[in-house]
Amino acid sequence: MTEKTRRFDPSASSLAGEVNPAVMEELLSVRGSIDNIDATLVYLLAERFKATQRVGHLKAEHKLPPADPAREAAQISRLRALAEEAHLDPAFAEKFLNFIISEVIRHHQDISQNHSLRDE
Ligand SMILES: C=C(O[C@@H]1C=C(C(=O)O)C=C[C@H]1O)C(=O)O
Repeated sequence: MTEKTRRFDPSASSLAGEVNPAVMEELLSVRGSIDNIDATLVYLLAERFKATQRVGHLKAEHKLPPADPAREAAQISRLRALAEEAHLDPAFAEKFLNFIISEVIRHHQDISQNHSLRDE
């Protein structure tokens, strides 16, 4: 744990002192789960980007294009179905995946450019 994460105050709230203490207790308890989920999301995203960076280097080495639209279409269709099963809004799941993929493609373009500059 770093100094910054150690300094996180899980009870920080604009509602402090304005809410019934029992309600505040329940709110903080649920927020504890939200904090754990958010931490997990960060770790999951870090692992996903580690994997996509490897794909980016592989594509650059073999002169493959940064984006793979057919792969993306298959992923989006699968994720939408998974979201429906999980009672998550499929439109939100699609938007979220597209947001991540567009960042990955930007990384792949950078990797490809650096790779070509290196070979010049
Ligand atoms: C990671 C890849 O590159 C791009 C990013 C994708 C992703 O983040 O899942 C999927 C397809 C590609 O447009 C890949 O081709 O596998």
